[in-house]
Amino acid sequence: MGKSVNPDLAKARSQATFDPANLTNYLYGGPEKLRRKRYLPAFVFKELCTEMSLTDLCLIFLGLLTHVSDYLGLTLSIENMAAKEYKEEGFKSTDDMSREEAYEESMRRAVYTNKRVLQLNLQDQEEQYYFREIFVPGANPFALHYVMFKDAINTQGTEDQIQKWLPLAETYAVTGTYAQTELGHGTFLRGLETTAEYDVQREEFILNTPTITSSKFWPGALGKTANVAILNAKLITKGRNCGMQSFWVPLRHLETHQPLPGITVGDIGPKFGYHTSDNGFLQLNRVRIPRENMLMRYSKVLQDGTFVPPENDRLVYVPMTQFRFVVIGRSGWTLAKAVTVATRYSAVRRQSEITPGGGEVQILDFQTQQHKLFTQIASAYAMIIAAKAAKDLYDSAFSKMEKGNLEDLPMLHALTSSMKAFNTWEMATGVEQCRMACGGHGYLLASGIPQMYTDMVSACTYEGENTVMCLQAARFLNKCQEAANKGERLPQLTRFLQTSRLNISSSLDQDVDLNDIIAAYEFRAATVISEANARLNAGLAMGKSQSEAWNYASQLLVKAALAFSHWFTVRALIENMRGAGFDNSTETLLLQLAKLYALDGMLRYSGDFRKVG
Ligand SMILES: CCCCCCCCCC/C=C\CCC/C=C/C(=O)SCCNC(=O)CCNC(=O)[C@H](O)C(C)(C)COP(=O)(O)OP(=O)(O)OC[C@H]1O[C@@H](n2cnc3c(N)ncnc32)[C@H](O)[C@@H]1OP(=O)(O)O
Ligand SMILES: Cc1cc2nc3c(=O)[nH]c(=O)nc-3n(C[C@H](O)[C@H](O)[C@H](O)COP(=O)(O)OP(=O)(O)OC[C@H]3O[C@@H](n4cnc5c(N)ncnc54)[C@H](O)[C@@H]3O)c2cc1C
Repeated sequence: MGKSVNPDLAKARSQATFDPANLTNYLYGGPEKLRRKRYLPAFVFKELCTEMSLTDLCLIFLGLLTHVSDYLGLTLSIENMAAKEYKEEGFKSTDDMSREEAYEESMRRAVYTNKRVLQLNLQDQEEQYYFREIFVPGANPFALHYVMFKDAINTQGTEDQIQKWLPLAETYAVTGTYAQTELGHGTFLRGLETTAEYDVQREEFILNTPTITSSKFWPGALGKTANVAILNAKLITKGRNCGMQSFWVPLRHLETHQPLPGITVGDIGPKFGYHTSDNGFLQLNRVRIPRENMLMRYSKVLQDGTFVPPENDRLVYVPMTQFRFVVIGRSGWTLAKAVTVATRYSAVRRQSEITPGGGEVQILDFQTQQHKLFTQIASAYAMIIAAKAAKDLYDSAFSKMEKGNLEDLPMLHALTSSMKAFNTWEMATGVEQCRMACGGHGYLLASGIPQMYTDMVSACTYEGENTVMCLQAARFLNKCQEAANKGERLPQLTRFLQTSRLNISSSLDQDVDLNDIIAAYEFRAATVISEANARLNAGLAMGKSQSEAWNYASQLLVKAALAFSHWFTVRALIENMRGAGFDNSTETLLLQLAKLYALDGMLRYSGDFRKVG
């Protein structure tokens, strides 16, 4: 039975000047991926929330026959599906639950989806994400397990360690977390206090959190869910501090789930959001693990305690860089969800008159409402498309790194750091704008937008606090500026520092040329980066030390990183919209959207653009 669509919404949709299917296919990577994305959740949702009649089963089976190559296993698994436990209970909203109840409900659903993902043999990460997102809409207690725990094994473990540990993670024989942050330190990794002292007699590491500030604090799943951690600690061997290394540390008994000897672990308490994620604390009281439990892909400790350093001590940071890409990509989709809710609402909400006596209008007819929403639609597209462009750069650099060529690592770190900060800040601002655009109903949890905000705004903090990430990117940009000042060759991504000129052909009474828009953003980024570099050098000229001069210039350095990200985003959006092979009507619309995004950005940062002429 088809759902009846609100006539205002149906009318708005009927006025589209383009075929939405073209866009949807583009965003999801093509019709096949889109079909899978739509099919999987819908199919399992159906198995979950309605009594499965014999007719249903036959229809599903017949429907599946057209895709028998993909779904035969799925069909046959219907009988033994794990959904039975849901038919009685169905879905319960967690909005009215206590934190404990909400965690348990999310855990119930997450365990269910874990089983189904294995039963359906869903290998594709994206498909797993779609599947889980439908059933565990808030923070998933297994989030760290799915992402950073497995990524750390894959990127920091030796082949033997991967062979040994990854199957345990894939089959949920263990449930993991990524424990790095401590009560006393989250940003300054060189300040981490947890130690891993090598005992050469017993060929073991002794893990210890010697002070209250060294307690691991914040890691997701640490509170209740995880029974193993990839834990980062200061390696001490032969009396020498060898820096932060990663270790496989059992936390809880695999049968009883009780903390193991020497382990004190628990939940850190209520948070601003992410209520169904059990972020926890961990104290280690001289806990022993075998030498083989250090992840030794890049650095090693030999039996006699000799430390073999990595070719590059930054490789231990790779799991964070990888996860920053996840955050960069999901930021755009989070904003896309919020602005979809707000735009649909604005099509059906009638409030106030434009023409006295003309009757209440759809609030989407107010220009102010269009400005609030269309700029956010444009921003969502910009972030999603820029994330794809950044990922392409990442994939080519990562494949070189896997062959030992690390030349792109600094650029990769700068790109992920600045884009993670830029996208999450833009997402946070945009989601809040969408919430407010819905008036009182946007303040209802039932709108879905408040939880999007309170959950996802944490991405401005975790995985590298945004200001700190901008400063990290600024290190790279400043080095490039110094090289540009000396006429040296620059990495491809920053060559604009040497070439950017402001030769804008557009005049105000013309329709702005897209190449001029890219040139304006490029010139603005080059100018802000150069200004930050000049302020740093002015600090040095005043007799400040390098670190004092860095602090003296840091506000401009943050701006430089954000201007760089903004340029990268505008360029990616325009170049991808022009080159995506859309039909004329769709391309015209998308380029209009790109202009809206870019011109809105110029208005929001008009100080920068006025200053550079
Ligand atoms: C809205 C979208 C979100 C959706 C998400 C969808 C998935 C949802 C499921 C999951 C949900 C939630 C899970 C949350 C999980 C969170 C996990 C965490 O938070 S893990 C902990 C993260 N912690 C950090 O990121 C710490 C940040 N701090 C650092 O990285 C460092 O301390 C740093 C870089 C700030 C400082 O480093 P250091 O003090 O050592 O010194 P320098 O600054 O001098 O740096 C030295 C040198 O190293 C280079 N460097 C640093 N980092 C890296 C790196 N990662 N890669 C490469 N190179 C690196 C740096 O550039 C310096 O080099 P130089 O040549 O001298 O410039
Ligand atoms: C929801 C959530 C989930 C998390 N999950 C995990 C997890 O699973 N595993 C894990 O290990 N960690 C996790 N974290 C911890 C997270 O990584 C840290 O909170 C983050 O790295 C920031 O560190 P901090 O909290 O110590 O803040 P701080 O670094 O103390 O930042 C506080 C302020 O100091 C400023 N500041 C700090 N250093 C500098 C600097 N060098 N220059 C200028 N300003 C500076 C910052 O900009 C910020 O304004 C999580 C955090 C949250 C909120």
